[in-house]
Amino acid sequence: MITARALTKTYGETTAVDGIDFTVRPGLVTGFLGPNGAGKSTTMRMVIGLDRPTAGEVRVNDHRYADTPAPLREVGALLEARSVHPGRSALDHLRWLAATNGIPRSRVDAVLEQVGLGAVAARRVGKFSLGMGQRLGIAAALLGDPPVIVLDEPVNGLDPEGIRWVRTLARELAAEGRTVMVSSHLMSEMALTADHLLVIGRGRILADCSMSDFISEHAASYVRVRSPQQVVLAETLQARGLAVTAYDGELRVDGRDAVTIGDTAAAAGLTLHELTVVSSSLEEAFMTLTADSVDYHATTGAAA
Ligand SMILES: Nc1ncnc2c1ncn2[C@@H]1O[C@H](COP(=O)(O)OP(=O)(O)OP(=O)(O)O)[C@@H](O)[C@H]1O
Repeated sequence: MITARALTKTYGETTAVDGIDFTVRPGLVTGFLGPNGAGKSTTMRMVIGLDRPTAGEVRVNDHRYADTPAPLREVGALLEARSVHPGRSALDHLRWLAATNGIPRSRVDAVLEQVGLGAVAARRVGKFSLGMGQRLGIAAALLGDPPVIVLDEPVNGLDPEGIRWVRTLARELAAEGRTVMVSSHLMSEMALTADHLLVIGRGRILADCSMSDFISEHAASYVRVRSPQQVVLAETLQARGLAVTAYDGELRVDGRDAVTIGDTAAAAGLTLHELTVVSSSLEEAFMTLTADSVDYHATTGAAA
């Protein structure tokens, strides 16, 4: 389990992480979601001891990373997949990591196969594509068979097959009882991968809840109804106990019960021109939640 208490990191005037508390539990994939510059990488770097907190602390399985004798066996991490010497082969890179952490060499072959790099193990890493580099980074994270795994934007640069592979891998690792923390700036990706959600914006936690709670709270649905007898229809639906709001030329009825609406209109002899269930997207909910914490907004010509 990963626990952060009042975790803070400042760089000069910039507060990258602003006194956050969270717990990442075993057996689940926890999605760490936030727009660019929100503080995801900084937080993850502190989890694995690459950055020291300015205040507060973060512990992995109740100890600080710096106090761990064989860290790769404790927590595996993918951060900056490109931080590998380009002249080294994938095999040599992993062998060197294994040797310095007391990990048997047999694990090197096992993880190369697991990430699908077995056939290119002897090739220089400098020749790797972005996706192959990501796979090598994930292999390094898995090398020590750690109970805790931290992956920073693991699907960056991967093709659709690779994205699906990472998603499945994260879920399998969690199903084995491991603690899995995965960052992303894409809500749609998290919705498919994560059981639990931590949303961060400008260094602060904006949401800490199960994925299903986030979906039921934010992915609101309504039924759009158009009728030439809009006023009468609204009164008839309200009389049935439905929550109805009139918008420009249409009615919006809370929920997704198009059947009741259609039947009610038919029973009252009212004509419908449209009856559509509309679900707002999770991406929209995420953007609304983090709207105030986005550093860089693009402006369209019209907006400018
Ligand atoms: N080494 C550093 N020196 C100065 N400022 C930094 C440093 N690292 C991060 N920051 C700043 O801290 C803030 C958080 O950055 P961080 O990289 O943690 O965000 P992120 O959520 O990972 O973003 P992205 O999705 O763009 O990677 C940003 O404002 C960033 O400019």
